[in-house]
Amino acid sequence: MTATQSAPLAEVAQAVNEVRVPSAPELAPMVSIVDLHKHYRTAEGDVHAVRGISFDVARGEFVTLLGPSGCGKTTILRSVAGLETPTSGEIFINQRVVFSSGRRIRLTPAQRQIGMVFQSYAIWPHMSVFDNVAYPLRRRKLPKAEITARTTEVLEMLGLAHAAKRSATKLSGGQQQRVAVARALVSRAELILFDEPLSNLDAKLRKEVRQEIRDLQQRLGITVLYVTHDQEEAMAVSDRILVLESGEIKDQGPPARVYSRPTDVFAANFVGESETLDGTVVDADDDHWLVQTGIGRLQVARQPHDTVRVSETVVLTVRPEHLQLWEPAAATRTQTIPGSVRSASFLGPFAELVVELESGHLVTARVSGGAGAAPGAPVHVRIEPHHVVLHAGRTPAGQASQ
Ligand SMILES: Nc1ncnc2c1ncn2[C@@H]1O[C@H](COP(=O)(O)OP(=O)(O)OP(=O)(O)O)[C@@H](O)[C@H]1O
Repeated sequence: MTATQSAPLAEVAQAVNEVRVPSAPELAPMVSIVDLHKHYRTAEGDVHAVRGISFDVARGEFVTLLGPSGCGKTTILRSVAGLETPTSGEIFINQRVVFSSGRRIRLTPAQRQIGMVFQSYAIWPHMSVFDNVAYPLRRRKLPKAEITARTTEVLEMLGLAHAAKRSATKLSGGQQQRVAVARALVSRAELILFDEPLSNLDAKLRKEVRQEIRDLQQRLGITVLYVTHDQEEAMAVSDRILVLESGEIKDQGPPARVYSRPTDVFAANFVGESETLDGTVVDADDDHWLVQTGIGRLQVARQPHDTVRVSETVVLTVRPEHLQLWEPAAATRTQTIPGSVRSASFLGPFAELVVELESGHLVTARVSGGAGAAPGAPVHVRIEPHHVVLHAGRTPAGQASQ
């Protein structure tokens, strides 16, 4: 007989906690989306809004769908919620199939047990803050004492306890959105979907509320699938970002990786800004590619997974903050391109300088303390090889400097 077999239950529980090996359900993703397609039939024809998308969201992960208007973010989110019927594919929540075109399964939104927070706060104007938050529990006909305890708990969590009796419509926009978040939390759903929840708030409040959402998500260990077109918001709150364009995933990864080494030219331009240059690989050594571009020959640091070869066409992207400006006398010979300042805008923490290179190309550099650079001043632009990101192929017409 082992020690745990004879121990009281509380001790067994403690022992189990101490040697806690995640069980299979804990390792399984909270959300799995497999080859999802959505076609809308409209008077103008077929709109293929979601084009074979697959991804997982791990338990306790904060994943953001980021992309421009019309890229399919809301359609994906509404498909997970059960508010939209995909044309084909499968969706699993908590290892349960909630949608399968092949198996003809479609659970209702209520059966999926997820919380949702939308751009419009969806607050009932005739109810108090307390009643708005308590609503999902009353619908489930829970005992009154439990409803009061759970509602009070989330109101306190979101700093709304003092406003519990107030009419919900008498609150500020930020407070109304907190009521919507409280209502999503009160059901203790393990998964919460957010669709552009901060769009109606001013810039300062947006930052405040997004941080509150992130803090709560981390504290409670909730899984979040979040939709926004705001790249700064996505980077600030997410564990992982999926960059979408025209119904397809163009890049996905932690914010810092997506920003510093985007794997796709669209993502490089949508998440932050980039100078984008078409080029041809003309030489290589162990550490670098040498790429001929319209602005001159640039050295690019090789990365372990590069797939290009000499003579192939490539696209280079560089962040504006990685274009260094040197006075001509101080410029070193390698990797510097002569030009002159065309315009300078002082933007507070940094200045943006548009530089006309000898080739005639205009590039934008972002420099701190660059307010002194006057239009017309000669400069040399230097780009460190490890700051250039190389992508195989060519850009779609009109997106790159030739
Ligand atoms: N009910 C509908 N009927 C027809 N077309 C639709 C419908 N809903 C969405 N679409 C189209 O599907 C595409 C994707 O729309 P969706 O709303 O998912 O994009 P989005 O990225 O969330 O955009 P936004 O940020 O503007 O909300 C768009 O071309 C849109 O016009």
